Amino acid sequence: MTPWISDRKQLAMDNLNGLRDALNETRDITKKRLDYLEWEDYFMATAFLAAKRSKDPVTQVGACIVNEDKIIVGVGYNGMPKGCHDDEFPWNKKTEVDNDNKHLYVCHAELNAIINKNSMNLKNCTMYVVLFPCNECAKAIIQSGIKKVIYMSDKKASKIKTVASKRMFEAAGISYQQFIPRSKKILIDFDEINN
Ligand SMILES: Nc1ccn([C@H]2C[C@H](O)[C@@H](COP(=O)(O)O)O2)c(=O)n1
Ligand SMILES: [Zn+2]
Repeated sequence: MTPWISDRKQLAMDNLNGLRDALNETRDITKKRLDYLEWEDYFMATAFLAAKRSKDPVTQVGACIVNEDKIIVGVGYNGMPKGCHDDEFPWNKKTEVDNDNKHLYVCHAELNAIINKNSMNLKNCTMYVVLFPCNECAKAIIQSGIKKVIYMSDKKASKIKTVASKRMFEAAGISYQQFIPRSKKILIDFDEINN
């Protein structure tokens, strides 16, 4: 690293630590914390954290299913099915060889979250998902009993699969809503507990 970059990095770290100390000094430790994560941010952040497990080089998606008691009952991310090793199956999508396309193999985050459920059923649950579900996942969502989908990105809104998902959700009475985060970024600092 060039010396001036490392100096700037150190300066930024010092500023950050200074800010944290200042905040700690003004914090009233006899009162309830106010900068805690809201439920919704917590669930969407869980979906984003799950997405970090994805090996897909282009799009990492995560999904988190929550029941009516605000308990997380399923989490998943996009990845190869069990037994289909992610070093052996293709991550490519633009290929001459037809069956060398990841889209033939990858299990979507939503499907994995549904399959990974740790409760009897998903009746009236809400799914928090990084990207609007495709038509295949929409079918699984509907059949599973999930009643609400909260998504972050609708960047594939014009694709036929997304249009079909919305058509099915509307017919099946599944509400869907774009997520508006309270905070744009959530920082996880493993060292924080030592301060
Ligand atoms: N709602 C979605 C949409 C997509 N995925 C997965 C499937 C692939 O692994 C990747 C999309 O790849 P791209 O075509 O953007 O290169 O994301 C999902 O899990 N859930
Ligand atoms: Zn899907």
